Amino acid sequence: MKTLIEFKKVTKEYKIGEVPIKALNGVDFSIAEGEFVVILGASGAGKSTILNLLGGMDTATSGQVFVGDQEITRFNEKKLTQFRGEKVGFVFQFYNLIPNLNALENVEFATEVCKNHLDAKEILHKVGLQNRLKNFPSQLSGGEQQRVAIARAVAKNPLLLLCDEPTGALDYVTGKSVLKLLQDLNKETKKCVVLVTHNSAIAPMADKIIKVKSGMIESVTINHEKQSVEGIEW
Ligand SMILES: Nc1ncnc2c1ncn2[C@@H]1O[C@H](COP(=O)(O)OP(=O)(O)OP(=O)(O)O)[C@@H](O)[C@H]1O
Repeated sequence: MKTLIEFKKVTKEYKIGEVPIKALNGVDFSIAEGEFVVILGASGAGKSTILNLLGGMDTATSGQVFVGDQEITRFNEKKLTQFRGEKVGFVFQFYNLIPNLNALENVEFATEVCKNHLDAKEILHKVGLQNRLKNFPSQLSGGEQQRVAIARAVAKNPLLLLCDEPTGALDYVTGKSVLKLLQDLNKETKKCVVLVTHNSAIAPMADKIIKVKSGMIESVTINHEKQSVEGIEW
């Protein structure tokens, strides 16, 4: 399979006052097109930093990040903004929906800047919210809000879908159904999904598991016996 993402010797340093914090310390890995990847690690390991660099929300201190045929570490502000807007779909722990827009408007608002976006209503149908189009976030459960957030990310028709602890605020059953939705979308659309979590129990649902420890890659495992979320218990 063709490589979609490559990190080469990536470092990220944050400076708080005089003390530098090395959030990433020489990170190398690659991800192929269509892969479902789980990034695992303890709190503070550097998982979100990897996701933020990959999504163009932050910039590396050194090293190279390639997405598709482009080196995004060479992008200026303007190109990074364009990349974030068009190429990356984000799903966060706390949904981050716009409170005064209904479900349909939340999705449409995000797709406005995307040239090749998909139909907002169709995607909301796909995530099971066809009867909730006119509901505002406050009128939806956590699981439903996360489905809107996933629809919003997918409707952009991005190159990749980045999910940072997408089930962190959900109960077990709802979280599981959100993971199943992500797994189904990955299978159906062949879009690459990169999911950050501290929950190692969900690793069997991935094609590839990247373990991060103290800003470094501890291991990269190809999972030859990928499981459906329904078959995983934790
Ligand atoms: N903007 C920032 N400014 C300063 N330090 C930061 C910043 N973002 C992250 N860090 C530090 O970098 C390290 C890695 O953080 P990161 O958020 O990537 O970890 P994580 O594995 O995602 O953790 P968690 O699971 O708790 O979210 C931590 O020590 C963190 O405090």
